[in-house]
Amino acid sequence: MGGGDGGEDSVVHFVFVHGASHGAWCWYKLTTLLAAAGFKATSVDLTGAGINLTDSNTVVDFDQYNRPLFSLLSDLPPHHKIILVGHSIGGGSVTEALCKFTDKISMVVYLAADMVQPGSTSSPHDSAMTVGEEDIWELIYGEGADKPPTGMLMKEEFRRHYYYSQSPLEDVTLACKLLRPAPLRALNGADKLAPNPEAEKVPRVYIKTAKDNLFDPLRQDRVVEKWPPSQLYILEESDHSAFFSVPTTLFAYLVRAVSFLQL
Ligand SMILES: CC[C@H]1c2cc3[nH]c4c(c3C)C(=O)[C@H](C(=O)OC)c4c3nc(cc4[nH]c(cc(n2)[C@@H]1C)c(C(C)=O)c4C)[C@@H](C)[C@@H]3CCC(=O)O
Repeated sequence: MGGGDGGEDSVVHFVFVHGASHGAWCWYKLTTLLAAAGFKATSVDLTGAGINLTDSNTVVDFDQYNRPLFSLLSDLPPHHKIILVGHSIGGGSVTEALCKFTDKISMVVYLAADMVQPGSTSSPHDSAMTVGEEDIWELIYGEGADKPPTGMLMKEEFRRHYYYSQSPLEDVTLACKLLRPAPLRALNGADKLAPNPEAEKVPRVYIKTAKDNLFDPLRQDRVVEKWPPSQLYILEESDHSAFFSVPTTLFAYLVRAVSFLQL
């Protein structure tokens, strides 16, 4: 199913979108596994993330934040469709891309992610953050202390517990060097989409992370109940960052999910 012999267009192509503060880098295990199995796998840095050169404190709207993903999708050759995978708040970017580039996407996958139906609003009880009020976040005031905060970054001492409790220590060490502040103002624009019946026709997969200390599995259940996906998988041993904690199981689930597509 991976590497086709019918030319570039027949290859199953995964595109990965990171969550807050992360970058294309966090998908290194998955993109390696998929490429070795003959799939095409691309991961993108949203504006102000990873090695994107923009200062995240200057990113003010959600479209600006998502622009690198939109560019990638609009540059795809005609008839080339991708499987779009989003992690955590990156699910909001995936839904936005799904609505804008519906004909470029054959499946969307939400990994421990924000998955809100276009046209509905996320209630704080269902999918928005619960840990937001705790003192685990450092706020960044990029426009001065007298102005509203522009960025948000989890304090280093909480990262192992909330992001990476089941992940290898060397990945935690590397991630701590690479995380960047999340653009608060841009993320406020997530999930503000008009109803979109065409986008709803695209098969949707949810992958739940059962040992997640950040996005509580019960809250993930409510996200799934509110907008039921066509396939649901559960990563029993995963923390919030399945790409580090259970990459091979995640890889297997992705391959199984796409096997149901008529390509
Ligand atoms: C509270 C400010 C801003 C926001 C920031 C933010 N959201 C997440 C992080 C940060 C800094 C994370 O680190 C985490 C993540 O992406 O990990 C990789 C975040 C999540 N956000 C979720 C849902 C969610 N967040 C917001 C809004 C915001 N996030 C603020 C604007 C919404 C909306 C649209 O209101 C939603 C649906 C989860 C998927 C994860 C986990 C966080 C949690 O469960 O507490």
